[in-house]
Amino acid sequence: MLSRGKVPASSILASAPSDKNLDTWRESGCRTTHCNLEVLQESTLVFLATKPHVLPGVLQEIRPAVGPHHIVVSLAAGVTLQTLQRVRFLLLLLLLLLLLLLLLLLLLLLLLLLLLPFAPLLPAGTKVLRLMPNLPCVVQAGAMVFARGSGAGDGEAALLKSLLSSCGLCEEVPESYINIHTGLSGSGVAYVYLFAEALAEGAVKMGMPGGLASRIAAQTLLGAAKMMLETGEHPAKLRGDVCTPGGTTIHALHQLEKGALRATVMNAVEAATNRACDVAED
Ligand SMILES: NC(=O)C1=CN([C@@H]2O[C@H](COP(=O)(O)OP(=O)(O)OC[C@H]3O[C@@H](n4cnc5c(N)ncnc54)[C@H](O)[C@@H]3O)[C@@H](O)[C@H]2O)C=CC1
Ligand SMILES: O=C(O)[C@@H]1CCC=N1
Repeated sequence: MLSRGKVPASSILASAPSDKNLDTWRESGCRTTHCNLEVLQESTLVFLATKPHVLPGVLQEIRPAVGPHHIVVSLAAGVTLQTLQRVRFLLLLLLLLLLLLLLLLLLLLLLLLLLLPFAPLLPAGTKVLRLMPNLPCVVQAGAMVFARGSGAGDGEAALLKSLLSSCGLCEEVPESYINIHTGLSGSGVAYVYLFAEALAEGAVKMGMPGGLASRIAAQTLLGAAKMMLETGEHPAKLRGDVCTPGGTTIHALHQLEKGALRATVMNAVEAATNRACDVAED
């Protein structure tokens, strides 16, 4: 967003507990702080980009400062809009204990418990959106999807899409697709790097220098991806176009099929998607 000039650096305030991760922001001309509340006081659009297990604590911390003018965007893998808008399980357990101790107030607390699942971790009505980016956002070639919470409207969705389109492809999707996107693309980038590494190592094994092999592997992935996007063809069709009968490619593809590449990659997407579903429970 900064490199595309969508947002001036001076309007960005980044917060983290230590200086370690703030240097990059300072070098880009952004302001930094160690106080999350200060970000809420100074900004209307707030990105929450902590690890998922850190997020509930951050939400508790900023909750008092969140107002109707804020747009809160969570990037945390697996953390659902429902979780963002609900009290923590621990709090629920404490209230259950209280319930046992205060038998006399049984009726009153029962009523409270009935209401609690709907009590938000963020203030009710907060404009909250859930975003799943991927690493190539840093080179403006990301693939992002987002879903809006009940308080966010067309204006907030349009703002987010407009800002993030400078970082790559950005689509609004039903929330149920977000964990799938994590398995396909958020984590998927790592599978592609693994494949690129294997391609290059194959070439090194056959005698090509490593640096050249890596560059050619990367350009091969880039070109293949570009053709898929620009032609709109199914990858199976493009793969067929490369295969000469009795030629080199079909011999190589036979080896990949013997190694169950497709089933293995499908299993990887499934494993990451399932993990995204579980991560919020940790
Ligand atoms: N790395 C990736 O490719 C992707 C990551 N994500 C999600 O983005 C989030 C961040 O992931 P990474 O950037 O990889 O992690 P990271 O560890 O590089 O960044 C986390 C940041 O949170 C900050 N932080 C920690 N505690 C904090 C607190 N109490 N208050 C404010 N800031 C705090 C840290 O200083 C750090 O800058 C995760 O939830 C992850 O699921 C989503 C898609 C892709
Ligand atoms: O591995 C993770 O949990 C994060 C989410 C997607 C990419 N990295």
